[in-house]
Amino acid sequence: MTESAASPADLDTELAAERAHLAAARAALHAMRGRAEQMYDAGHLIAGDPFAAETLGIALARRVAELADDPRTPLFFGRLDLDGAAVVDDAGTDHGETVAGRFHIGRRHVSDEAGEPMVLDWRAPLSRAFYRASAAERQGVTVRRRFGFHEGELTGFEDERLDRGEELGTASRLLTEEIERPRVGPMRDIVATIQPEQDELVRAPLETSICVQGAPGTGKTAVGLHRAAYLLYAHRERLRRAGVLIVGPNDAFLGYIAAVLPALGELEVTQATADDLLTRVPVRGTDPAEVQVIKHDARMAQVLRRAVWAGVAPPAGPIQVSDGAYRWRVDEGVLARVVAEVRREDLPYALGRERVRARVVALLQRQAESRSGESPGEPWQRRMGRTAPVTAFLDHCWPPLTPEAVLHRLLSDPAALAAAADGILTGSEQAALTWSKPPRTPKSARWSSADAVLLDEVAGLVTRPPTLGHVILDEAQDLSPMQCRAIARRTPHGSVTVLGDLAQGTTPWAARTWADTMAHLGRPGARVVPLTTGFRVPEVVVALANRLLPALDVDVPAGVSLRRDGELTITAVEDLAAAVVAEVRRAGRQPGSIGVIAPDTLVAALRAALADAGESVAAGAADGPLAVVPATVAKGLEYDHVIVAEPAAIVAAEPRGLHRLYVVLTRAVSRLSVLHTTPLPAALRG
Ligand SMILES: Nc1ncnc2c1ncn2[C@@H]1O[C@H](COP(=O)(O)OP(=O)(O)OP(=O)(O)O)[C@@H](O)[C@H]1O
Repeated sequence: MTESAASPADLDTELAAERAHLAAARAALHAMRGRAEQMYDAGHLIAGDPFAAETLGIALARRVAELADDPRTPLFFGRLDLDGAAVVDDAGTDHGETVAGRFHIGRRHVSDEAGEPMVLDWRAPLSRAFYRASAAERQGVTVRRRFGFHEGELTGFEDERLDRGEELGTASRLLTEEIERPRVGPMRDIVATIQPEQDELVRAPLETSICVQGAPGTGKTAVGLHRAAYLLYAHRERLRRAGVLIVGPNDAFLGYIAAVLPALGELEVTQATADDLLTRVPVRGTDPAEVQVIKHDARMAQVLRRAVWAGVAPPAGPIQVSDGAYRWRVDEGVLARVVAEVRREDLPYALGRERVRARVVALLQRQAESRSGESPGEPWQRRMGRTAPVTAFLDHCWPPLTPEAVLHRLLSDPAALAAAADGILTGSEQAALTWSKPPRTPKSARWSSADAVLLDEVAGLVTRPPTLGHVILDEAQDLSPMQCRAIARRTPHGSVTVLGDLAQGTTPWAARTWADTMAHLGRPGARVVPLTTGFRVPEVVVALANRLLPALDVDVPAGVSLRRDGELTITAVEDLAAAVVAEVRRAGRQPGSIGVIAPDTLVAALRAALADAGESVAAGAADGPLAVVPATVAKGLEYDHVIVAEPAAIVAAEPRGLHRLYVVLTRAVSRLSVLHTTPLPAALRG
C-alpha cells in the first residue's frame, strides 16, 4: 500500500525499519510507564508531607494511566521528514527557529531513555505541519508519510513528496479507507486524518471563541473533541484547574463519544447535557410545550432580573445601635444613599446585601473611633453587622432571597409576575406561566426542566456561579437563549467552541441564526466558520437529504460528500415490521452497525418484532451492532446501515418534524433504506 516509486525490495526494507521503530517506541513507552509506576510506588517517600504525598500520588496515578498502551491502536500514524521547518507557536507565530530531521507523529509523546523523542504528540507545535503542509506551502516538509495499520500491526504506508510537488489531499487511500471503514461500537478519534480546515479549528487559540456551522457528518463532533484534547495539551495547568466541559444533546450521544478523549490520553473532561448542568433542584414536573417556549425565551432574563431587584426598597427610618455605654446612629438619608450607591454597583444580589452591611458597619465604626480614638477590631465589626437594628434594616431594604423563593412567587402570584413582566411578556403569556394550583412552598414545588433553567438564571443574579476554562457545545443549534445564558455565566473569562447545524435544529427554540446564539452566549460577533465536506454520508444519501433543505427555512451551505460509495433504497411496503425484519437480515450480511430509526411511537413494536424474529437488539442506541433508535434520540449518532421506518410519521410527530427527518436521513455511513407504508413527505418526493 504505498504510492512511492521505490522498488518492492526497498519498500520491504522501509517497512521493516518502520516496524522496528514501532517496536522500539512501544518498548520505550513501557519503560516510561515503568518509571512512572516506580515513582508512584515511592510517592510517599519522595513527598514532604501527607498532603503533598496525596497530591503527588494523584498526579503520578494520572501519569501512569496516561501512559497505558493500547495494543489495538498504533503508537504512531504518520511521519514527517523536515529539511528546516519553522517552529510556529500556538498563535501561529513564527519565532525564527527551524528544525530538521525525521519525526514520527502519534497519539502521545514517547521518548527514549535519553529523553530523545521517538514519537511526537500530534498536538505538539511541530506536528502542525503534518496536518497543514501542502505542496504549495510545504512548511519545511520534504516527505509526509501516513501509515496503514490493522489491529495495531503496521501494514503499509503512503508517501507524499511535497518537495517534488506531490500531494494527495483527499485522494489519499488511507483517508478513504478510514472514512469508509465499517463502523462498530462507539466513536473513534480521527487524529491520523484530521483535515486542514478541521485542524485550523482544533488548534485555534484558547482565547478565541468560534462557531462552526457544519453540514451533517462534516466532523463537528470530532473537531470539538480533538479541540478539547488540544487545548488541554497546550494549556494543561490552566485548564485542569479551570475545567473543560463538553455539552451534548442526550445521554445516548454522550455514551457514543465517551471513549474518544480517553483514547487520546485525556481523562478529565466533563461531558454533560445542558440539563445535567442545572442541578439546583430535582426535576419532577413538566410544562406544556407553549409554556416551555416562554420559559426558554431570552425575555425571561429581564423578567427575572426585575423580580430579583424588586425587593430592594428605601430605608424606613434611621438605625440606632447600642454598643456598651454608647449608642450609635445612622440617619435615614445616609442609609438611602448607601443603598442607592451599592445598587448602582450592579453586584450579584447577595454580594450587594453584604456590601450594604459592610458600609453601614463602617459608618458605625467611624463613630466609635471618633468617640474612643481607637479602631475596634474585626469581632466588633462582625457583632455590629449582626445586631438586630442592622439586620432589620437590611431585611427591609435588601431582603435575603433564594432563587426558589423568587421563582415560586413569580409563578404563583399574578400580581408579582405582572409587576416583573410588564411591557416584556403579554398578558396571555403571563397567564400561561402562572401555576393553576400553586404549591404552598418553594420546597413542595415540582420544578420542570425549564424551571431549572430559570432558577439557574436567578441564582446567577444572586451569586457568581463557579466558572469553567472552556466549554464545547455540540448540537448547539438546539440550545435555548436561556440555556446559552447559563453557559455564558459559567464562562465569563473562558472561551467557547460552538458546533452545530441550523438545519438540524429540532427544539422549539432552535437557533435561526448563529449571531443570536453567540450573542446569548456572551460572544456577539464571534467568527462563524462553515464546514461542508462530509465524511460520513455517501453522495446519494446527501442528495436525498438535501432535497429537504429548501423546506427547512435556514440559510446554510449544503453539504458535499467525500464518499462516492453508498447505497440508497426507498421502498413502499405493506407490513412495516416484517419489512424492517427482512431489511435488517439483508443488512446483516455486510459488516458494520445497523440502526433502525423509527418514529418514537413505533420503537417498542419494532423492537418486539425483531426480537421475535430472533435478532438481538442492543439496549442502548450506541451499543450496536443492531439498535432500534427513536427518531428523537438519533442526533449525532451514525450507523453503517440505517433503516428509516415511516418518514411521514417522523415528520408528523413534532412541529419541526422535517428537521428531525433531515437528522435521521443523515445518520447513514454506507447504506440507507427507507421503508414506508404511508406516502413519503412531499419534500422528499422532490
Ligand atoms: N478528518 C476525518 N478523517 C476521518 N474521519 C472523519 C474525519 N472527520 C470526520 N470523520 C468521521 O465522519 C463521521 C462524522 O463526523 P462527526 O460525527 O464529527 O460529524 P458531525 O458534523 O458532528 O455530524 P452531525 O452533525 O451529522 O452529527 C465520524 O465517523 C467521524 O469519525
